[in-house]
Amino acid sequence: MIGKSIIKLNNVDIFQQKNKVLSKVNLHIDKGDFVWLIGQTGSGKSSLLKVIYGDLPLTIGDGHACGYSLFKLPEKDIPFLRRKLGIVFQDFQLLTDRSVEHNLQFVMRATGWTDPKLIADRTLDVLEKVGLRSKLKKMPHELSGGEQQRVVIARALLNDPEIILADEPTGNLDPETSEEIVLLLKQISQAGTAVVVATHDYHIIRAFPSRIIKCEAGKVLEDVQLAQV
Ligand SMILES: Nc1ncnc2c1ncn2[C@@H]1O[C@H](COP(=O)(O)OP(=O)(O)OP(=O)(O)O)[C@@H](O)[C@H]1O
Repeated sequence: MIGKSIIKLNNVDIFQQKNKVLSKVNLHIDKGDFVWLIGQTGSGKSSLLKVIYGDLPLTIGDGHACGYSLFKLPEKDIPFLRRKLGIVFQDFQLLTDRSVEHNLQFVMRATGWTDPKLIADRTLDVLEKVGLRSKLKKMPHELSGGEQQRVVIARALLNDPEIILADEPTGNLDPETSEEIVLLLKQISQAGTAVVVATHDYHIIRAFPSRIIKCEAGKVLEDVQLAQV
């Protein structure tokens, strides 16, 4: 890793199939940063996040995420990169047929955890962090939208990631619940995990001023001023 950068992209071109979506992207994100990622529909926000988590290949330019070189990242390294990244989407994507506890433990077993005591302790630990320790045994449908999104954030924290990438994490939530989720993500960043949140919600950006990155006209603008939003 270079210095304390968690993400570093230099002159990266980003493609969806053969179409160039973003060109000459330069981006750096450091430990504990909280960054808003904005831009119109189709401007390339999700594509940018996908390059960072290894879902779109980086074939032009140079990039690093969590100590991994993204340039032609071998397929076998992708699961290891993903353990250092927590990913949170708009639709909660919890497994609906099992409890909160078993949702979390499913992911832990899939990522190499075997010791039952450590698994049980970590489950409680991440639920504590998101304020949902008492919901351990609940099924997803017994939780509110905001609570389900908190479980998704707890799941993203399981492997103690260096960064959380959140793509429209409040897209399905009411304004008050959205603010609670953003506050939680802010607290996570203050504890040292970088957080990137892609959003269309300008109200929430104004409520929680922070660094802003914008996808616009095929470019990524770093450090946009709130007044320009
Ligand atoms: N799987 C795909 N195959 C081909 N083109 C795609 C694919 N996904 C996205 N695109 C195209 O790439 C461009 C960027 O899309 P992307 O989803 O990154 O934008 P976005 O800013 O995240 O949009 P939104 O705010 O609507 O989520 C768009 O023109 C889109 O149509």
